[in-house]
Amino acid sequence: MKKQEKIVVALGGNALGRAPEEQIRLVKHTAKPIVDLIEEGHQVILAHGNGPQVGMINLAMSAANAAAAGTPEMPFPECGAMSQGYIGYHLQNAIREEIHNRNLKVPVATVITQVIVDKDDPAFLKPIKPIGAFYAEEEALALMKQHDDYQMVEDAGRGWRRVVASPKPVDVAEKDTVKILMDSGHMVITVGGGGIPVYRDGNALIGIPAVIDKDYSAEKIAELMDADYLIILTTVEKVAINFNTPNETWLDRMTVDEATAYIEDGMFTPGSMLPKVQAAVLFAASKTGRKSLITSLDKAKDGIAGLTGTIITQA
Ligand SMILES: Nc1ncnc2c1ncn2[C@@H]1O[C@H](COP(=O)(O)OP(=O)(O)O)[C@@H](O)[C@H]1O
Ligand SMILES: NC(=O)OP(=O)(O)O
Repeated sequence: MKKQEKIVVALGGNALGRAPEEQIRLVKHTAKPIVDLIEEGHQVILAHGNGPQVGMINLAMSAANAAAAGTPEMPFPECGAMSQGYIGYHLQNAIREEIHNRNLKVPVATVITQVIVDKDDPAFLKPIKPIGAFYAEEEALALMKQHDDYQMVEDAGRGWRRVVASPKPVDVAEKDTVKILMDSGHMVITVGGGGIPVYRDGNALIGIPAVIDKDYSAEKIAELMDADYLIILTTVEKVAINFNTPNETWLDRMTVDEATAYIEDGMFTPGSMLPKVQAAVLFAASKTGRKSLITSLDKAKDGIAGLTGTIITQA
């Protein structure tokens, strides 16, 4: 029998979609590789992104739109919490249904999760995390005029997007809850959208406007739960060096040292592949025996079986 492992899976945007009906349809597909792992007896923790969703929620409840609708403006931490509830609701339902379809008995729970950040993190001075929809340049310029607090940039040839601050996760406030649920046999959905960014003020946790990268928060919860395996599911089957150039080479594996050298050589795009490789390296380097895998949602089953994807190990 295969060794049963503690696995943290991080889901990218393609696992979720952009509108409620699309999300309900896509998460049915997303649930399958997750439940494959549960069926094999692994303990699974699920993290997910929220870039498009948190942007959508925040825009709908922005100062300008809220004033027109006569509703209150919604601060970013609250928008993050709403995105965790909205995405967790759909994921939890789809996974529950797939578990029932296979006659398994594993309860599923979504934990509204706060992630502690350093309020002096220099990331607050330089917004880099793309969120929300993609816009044409003229639309982006019009949005920046309408919303004083908007900064927008061109995102890797795909259109213009709003950028917000993205501090690094320091700790997970609900880690004990996640552990108790996991140890009692639950499949837990946590650190959704990287977690709601908060800082400590005495005994209080205070929300702070930002969006944490879910790849870093998935890595953080994986370390805190003493996981064996971090699996980052995205749109590409493998990681490439010299991506999108004539010398493009898709990698089956990287050691921590090799990946670190590629990072230093600027091989991975910030805001897309770079955080994934950095998270994968951090986890693989954190303890002997830990490994990370980056592959696509569609190839998840083969990747987990060791047939594809890019695996990152200590040596
Ligand atoms: N070196 C690279 N190797 C593979 N893909 C890369 C690389 N650099 C950038 N990418 C791009 O990164 C994308 C995945 O990042 P992103 O779309 O932000 O992921 P997700 O939303 O799944 O978290 C891929 O679809 C690919 O276009
Ligand atoms: N919070 C976050 O990392 O979201 P995306 O994965 O959608 O960018």
